[in-house]
Amino acid sequence: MSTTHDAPAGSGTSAAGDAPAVTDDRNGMQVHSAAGLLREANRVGVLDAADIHITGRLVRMSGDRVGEIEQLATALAVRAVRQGSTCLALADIAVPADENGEPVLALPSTEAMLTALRAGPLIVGASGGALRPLVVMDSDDGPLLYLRKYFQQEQVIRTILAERSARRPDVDADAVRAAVDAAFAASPDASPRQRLAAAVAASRWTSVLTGGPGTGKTYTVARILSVLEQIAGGPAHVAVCAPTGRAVAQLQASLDGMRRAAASPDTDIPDTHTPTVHAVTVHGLLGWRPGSAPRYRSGNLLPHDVVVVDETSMLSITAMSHLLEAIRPDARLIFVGDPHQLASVEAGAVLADLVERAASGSMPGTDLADLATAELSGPELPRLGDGIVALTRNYRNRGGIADIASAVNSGDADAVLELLASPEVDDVELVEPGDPAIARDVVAWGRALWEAGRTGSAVDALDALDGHRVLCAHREGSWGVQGWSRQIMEWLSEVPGHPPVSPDMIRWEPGTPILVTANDRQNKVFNGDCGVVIRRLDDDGEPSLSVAFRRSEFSDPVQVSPARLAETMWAYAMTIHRSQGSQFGAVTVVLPPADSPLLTRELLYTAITRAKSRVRIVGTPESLQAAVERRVHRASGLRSELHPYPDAPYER
Ligand SMILES: Nc1ncnc2c1ncn2[C@@H]1O[C@H](COP(=O)(O)OP(=O)(O)OP(=O)(O)O)[C@@H](O)[C@H]1O
Repeated sequence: MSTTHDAPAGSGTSAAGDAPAVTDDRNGMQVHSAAGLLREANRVGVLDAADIHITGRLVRMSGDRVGEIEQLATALAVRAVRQGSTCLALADIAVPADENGEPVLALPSTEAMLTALRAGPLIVGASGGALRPLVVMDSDDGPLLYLRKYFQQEQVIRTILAERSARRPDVDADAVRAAVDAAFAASPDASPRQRLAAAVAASRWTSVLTGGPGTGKTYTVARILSVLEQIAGGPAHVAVCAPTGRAVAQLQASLDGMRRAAASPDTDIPDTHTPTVHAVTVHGLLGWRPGSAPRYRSGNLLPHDVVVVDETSMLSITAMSHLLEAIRPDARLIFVGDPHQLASVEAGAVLADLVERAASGSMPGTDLADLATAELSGPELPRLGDGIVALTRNYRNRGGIADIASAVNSGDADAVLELLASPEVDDVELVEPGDPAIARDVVAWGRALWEAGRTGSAVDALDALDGHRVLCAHREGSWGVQGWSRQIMEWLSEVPGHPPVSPDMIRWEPGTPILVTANDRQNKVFNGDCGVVIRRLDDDGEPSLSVAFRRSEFSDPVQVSPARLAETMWAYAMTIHRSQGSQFGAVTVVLPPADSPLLTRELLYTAITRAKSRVRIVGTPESLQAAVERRVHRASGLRSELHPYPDAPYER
């Protein structure tokens, strides 16, 4: 007899936290007190209520007269931060187009805005006081307008990274080489780039290890830690952290699992090179609670010799600046992540900025020359001088997925379409929404889930769950999670013998896929975790239900009673944002229409690379092309040199 429960909390509602930084500029709010340009920008949906209210506060605090153009630029700078940028590029302000393709708002020219700002009280200070909440700087991308807080955070990042890269750890090149050889002795399949990354991390205070899913980043981190221990002549004090609780749990499980797998009697060579580490969140490491300053900061530095930051692409500029301030200048800092993925939901895309910024020009140095030149092509060599190594060999999937992901990254829509049409690519396809194969595969997935859930094997049920996932760009609407979940439930309800499922009357049943929507430390499940309901016998031999969650490919599943899970929703489909950090056997990616502002290269790349073996893209060639060609645009001053304007000082 199956036990039934109430529907999971939050089912059928949109979950907080999976919205990207760029969602809906309008926020549906008209501010009637706004006047002139601000009012018009609000009316046509360029500014939302919060942009106008924050601008109003800054203007009132200045106590001086602030001109209309200056106010508009300020509100656009507030909007830019809301959309994930750290500043407003005055020469590149995006304004939506009307149905005739004309911009809905005529903006003043860049020059007019710059002139107004440079003469105005928000930058040069008011007559009654020195409060200057804005900063304007010249850059390769033209003038950049900052809210002072974000400028200061960028300055912290710029200054500390420059100081750290101006010095090198005092290590002997031969000792590094010997340590790298020892760390990879049991890794006959190690790519030269993995070895190079380990050597670079040992020879620089800051290094950046990038690569797509399955390129062996975590594997390499384990070996880097071993190299550092060897050259230090003893255990180093290591901190391993990640921006979210879920990323921490996955990283921990992955490192523990690698250790256990390598230590198993089935393997020939025991692994002595995966140190035992306890991963924490960046907030936890810094002792940083919401609304207060971090406990560890300049003046009270973290004690660690080595700090590894995983999933750095999800790190906001604020978190990055706090982290850098807290790290000893003589501690090694290793950033790990995939810069092509969707960035933090807050302001900043720091990993992408670090990778994309102009190379400092410093060459790798003779110590690494032989390791480097065998592998890297011209433009990558100077990047190596900045400690950046990209892993390119995929240990999880090969073939079309990796090729198409790479064509997406290079923005080559024609190449993507050509690859899709090529008979050699049989693991990625583009289909129309009505293609019968979609329902066939989703039903096969739901059936496998249901059958495995009833047998009570957590591993089988999780294998079934991870076998396929439908991913959408939007949460709501017929193209979104809501519409597709409803559709999938309808399909499953028609399967003979399958319990009826619908968003209106759904029950906990074996095989039901569950998405956790908030961190739950007590049960060790995190926002974004997916689990599946399974039938099992409780301690008294009575049948009951539990929800099984997988931590990693190596570790035992976690099981939690449904009654103890508070914040969940159904996982028949999920947003691409939420799927970040997970991989599934096959993935069905639902593209919204070509004009959806969510449809971007980063979104498509993230979705495609969630698949280990097969990707079906549901959409049209036009929507695919739009996705490849539209980049998430996050303005930042970290990618180029900044120069102050002589009449617009930025120091307080
Ligand atoms: N040199 C290697 N030799 C053998 N196996 C390897 C090697 N490098 C990586 N692997 C294996 O490849 C798989 C993927 O590696 P890993 O988890 O380190 O990738 P990743 O880049 O961290 O992926 P993700 O970003 O998805 O976490 C793991 O099973 C790992 O053990």
